[in-house]
Amino acid sequence: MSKKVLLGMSGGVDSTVSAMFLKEEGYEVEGLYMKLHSNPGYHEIHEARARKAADFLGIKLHVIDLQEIFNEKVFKPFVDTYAKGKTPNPCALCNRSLKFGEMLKFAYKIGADFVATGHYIKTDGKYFYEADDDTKDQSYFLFYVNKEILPRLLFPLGDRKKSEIKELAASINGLATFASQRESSEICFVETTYTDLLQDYVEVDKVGEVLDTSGKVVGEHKGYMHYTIGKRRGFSVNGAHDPHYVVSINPDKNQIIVGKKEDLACNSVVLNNLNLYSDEKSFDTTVKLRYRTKAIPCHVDIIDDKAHVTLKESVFGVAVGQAAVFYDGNKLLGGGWIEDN
Ligand SMILES: Nc1ncnc2c1ncn2[C@@H]1O[C@H](COP(=O)(O)OP(=O)(O)OP(=O)(O)O)[C@@H](O)[C@H]1O
Repeated sequence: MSKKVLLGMSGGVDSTVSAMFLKEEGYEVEGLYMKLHSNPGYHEIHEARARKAADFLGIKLHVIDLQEIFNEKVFKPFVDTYAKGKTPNPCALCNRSLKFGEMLKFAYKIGADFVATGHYIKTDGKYFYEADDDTKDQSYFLFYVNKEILPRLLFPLGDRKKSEIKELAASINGLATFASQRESSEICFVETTYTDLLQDYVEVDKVGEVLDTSGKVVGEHKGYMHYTIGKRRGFSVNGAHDPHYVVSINPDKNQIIVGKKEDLACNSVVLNNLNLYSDEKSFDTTVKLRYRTKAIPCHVDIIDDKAHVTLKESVFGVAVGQAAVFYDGNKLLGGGWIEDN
């Protein structure tokens, strides 16, 4: 009897082609469209696309409304983190709680053995690995997924190239429109800018003081939530000729502190809320402190549920609240969340 898999279908080209591959491999495939955020008009369009794909491929499509859980687990923390002057990572939270949390629960309900998505990542059931297409690799955003569930996950695109997926869809009558659709935005619920979205929940545009690293007021900014660590535009520094960067943010006083590039240099970070795939407590590895940055060699000591990471090269502009993810070559060892120094 063929194995049953529940595939997350977003109506995009990646999950649509994933469905095709899974069917070709002999799986019995059912699709799931999850209503996650509550942006007006979004689900009508995307659910219709998922349905069109499912109909074309002859797959049953389930639809579930997870807006309340999404709001609690992803959206509220997103707003709160910016309000605290930190930089959130909503996709990592969504992957843990929704895409590989709620979706797995739904898979059990319908008797599916596996959950699949169109993410560009690989797994051997024990660890995650970077995708072969390094321009699309999404492993950074999956570092927070529970390790117990890895044996149940399938990623049909992990060893493919995005260009190949688009070409394939374009060559199939009935799927060509999926190949030419606009790519989804980096964060699915942010349609324009994150500050536009935050406006409805918190006071974003509240002019405040810019301080230098000695505490002197040197200029003005648009409201601290407009800035992340390392940003060098959008605020004034009286009489400055060389570039200034945001070095830290004080949300209580609505102040940003700016300095020279060297003031951004960081040689160690502490991580909380760890999610590790290996049991080692003291090890040398590499770490990514942001998406699409190079992995930096480091030493890690796990002490009392925190990771103390000593970087072997200085990093300029480490944002509190972001994910730090450990990689041994292309194998993901897990990671944690960067806390205040
Ligand atoms: N609303 C949703 N419902 C069900 N599954 C989803 C949903 N959003 C994303 N997914 C799953 O997560 C995968 C990765 O999502 P992401 O938003 O990063 O994708 P993408 O590269 O735009 O993929 P796609 O082309 O399939 O939309 C998708 O391929 C799909 O399998």
